[in-house]
Amino acid sequence: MSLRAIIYNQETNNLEILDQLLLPAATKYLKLRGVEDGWKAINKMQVRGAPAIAIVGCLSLAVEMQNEKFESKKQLRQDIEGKLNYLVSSRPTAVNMKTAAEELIDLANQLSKDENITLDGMKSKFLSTILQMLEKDIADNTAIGDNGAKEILSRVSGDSQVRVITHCNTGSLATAGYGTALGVIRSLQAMKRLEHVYCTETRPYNQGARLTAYELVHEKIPATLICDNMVAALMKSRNISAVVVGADRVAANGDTANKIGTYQIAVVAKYHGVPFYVAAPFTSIDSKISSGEHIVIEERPDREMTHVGEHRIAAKGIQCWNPAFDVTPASLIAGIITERGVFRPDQLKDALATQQNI
Ligand SMILES: CSC[C@H]1O[C@H](OP(=O)(O)O)[C@H](O)[C@@H]1O
Repeated sequence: MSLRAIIYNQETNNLEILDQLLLPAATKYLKLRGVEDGWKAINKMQVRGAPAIAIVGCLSLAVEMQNEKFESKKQLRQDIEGKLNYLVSSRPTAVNMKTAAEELIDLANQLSKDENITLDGMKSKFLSTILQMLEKDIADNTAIGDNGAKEILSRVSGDSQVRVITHCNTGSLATAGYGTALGVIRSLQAMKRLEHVYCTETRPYNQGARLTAYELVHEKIPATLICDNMVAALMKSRNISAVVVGADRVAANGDTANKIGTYQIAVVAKYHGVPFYVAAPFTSIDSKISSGEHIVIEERPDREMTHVGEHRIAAKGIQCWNPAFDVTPASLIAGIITERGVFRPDQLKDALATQQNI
């Protein structure tokens, strides 16, 4: 059973998240009472990961909405729109919260205009749609996992096992469960075709050392932790089958924003002839932007670089540059692994067009 980053009880209308800032030293769940708690938990990165951000944001709205009385469908629609736009402002790079907000605002507009729908009916339909998002994320991730595992195995001969590098955390702590890139690793393990995983520390928040290593050890998946600056030496000295990472926002041409350090891993992978994959649900693809140059890159506080917890590791007074993400160009990406299959970057536009016509 993989770890649960998010616990929501519909009967009691209770939402809790695992405070990821305390992992792996402490396992502590934090109750979220509404959108303000949700915004703060996302902005502080107590919960993080593009899909998890969207799910927690929307569930925090669901919790608040259940406790409120509304005079009309119009008032409910206005409340929904304002609070979803507020939640989108919690972190700028991952697209999933923005995508979910747009879909839910469209739904609220439709329900508000539908004269056959009562105020209670609108509230109930809206809440059930949010719960469906949670279930869909888990289903999408198992599909991503299996699609990615088959793709990576298609590149090796016979029934040989594979060695994979991954960056940051893309597992159950970044999604509603199973994970995206880590879902591919879970599927390879389930297929008994995974020889070893190498996970990077992922400075400065250390998602790899603190979260991915935690998930891999928890599930007894054979893995080795490496520093971010060891990837090139590892590829030179080991036969790495593939790199698989997550995504915060994929542009329509396949350029991908992901955790800082991803771009340099992709460059090194190209040099060593190692296929580099991005694993992400379609909700992480932003069809509205043509290329990665339009993706806003979040910059985080200097303290996340100069301290580990309360311990200062950098000279006081040094200037810092702390972008939380970088953009990997589509030319370095062998494939984008989604719940609907694996797409080469130049196939993405057609895939998006097909999805929009569904
Ligand atoms: C499936 S998680 C996607 C993505 O989110 C992480 O960023 P953060 O920890 O700052 O929220 C990382 O970039 C993962 O690859």
